[in-house]
Amino acid sequence: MSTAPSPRPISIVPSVLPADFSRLGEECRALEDAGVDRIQWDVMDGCFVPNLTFGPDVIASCRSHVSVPFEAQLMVADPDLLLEGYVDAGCDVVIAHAESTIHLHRTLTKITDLGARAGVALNPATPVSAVEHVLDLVDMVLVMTVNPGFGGQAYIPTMEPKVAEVRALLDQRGLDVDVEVDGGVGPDTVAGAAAAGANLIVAGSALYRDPEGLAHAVADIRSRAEAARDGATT
Ligand SMILES: O=C(CO)[C@@H](O)[C@H](O)COP(=O)(O)O
Ligand SMILES: [Fe+2]
Repeated sequence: MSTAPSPRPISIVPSVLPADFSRLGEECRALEDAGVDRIQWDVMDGCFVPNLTFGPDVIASCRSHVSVPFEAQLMVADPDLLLEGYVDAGCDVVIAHAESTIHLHRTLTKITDLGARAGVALNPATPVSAVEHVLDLVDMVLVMTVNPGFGGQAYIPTMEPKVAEVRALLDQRGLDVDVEVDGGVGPDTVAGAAAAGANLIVAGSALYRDPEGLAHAVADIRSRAEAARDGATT
């Protein structure tokens, strides 16, 4: 008798974009106390996306405040120049956008050579075929559910078939790789993403706007994701 594979754990990954930037260390601690599994730094360069955010020094200054892993989502035009800085800043996972580098395989290999785990991100317009050749190099595939650049945008539900396509391809190849969704994810949208196969759930504004606070928001989104995942697999 064969046993069903155990369900992939759901991780809640806050984006700190809605946090108070004048006290980021304390904001990271509040997220850790609220039960998040890791923290995402949305790194934007004003070129790949029309917004500008965190340099490595800002992230490094927060590293000692918490012990949860940090991931850096590099929304930058030339990620190779910056990889070392973000790994040295304490980012355990570094995510490169497939659209940002013409040598994606080389970029991801550099991340792992530097000692970090690699992730690859897909903009809404980018097909899954763009990352098929690098799936064996990464720990996670990030399916963007908004066009990157800003927090607080509306979730794009037509990304759910893409999440399912990535999950199916990984399973077909027997790869132990997580699937992350990011953008407009909250209590009302997480079920669709989790049912499609996402298990790393990035949430920014949905966490901060919960009137019952961060811990409630984290638990609520987690339980909705787990219910949808379990409903999809039974
Ligand atoms: O990467 C991005 C945007 O580019 C995201 O991380 C968002 O910043 C998440 O924020 P919400 O959509 O959850 O507010
Ligand atoms: Fe993000």
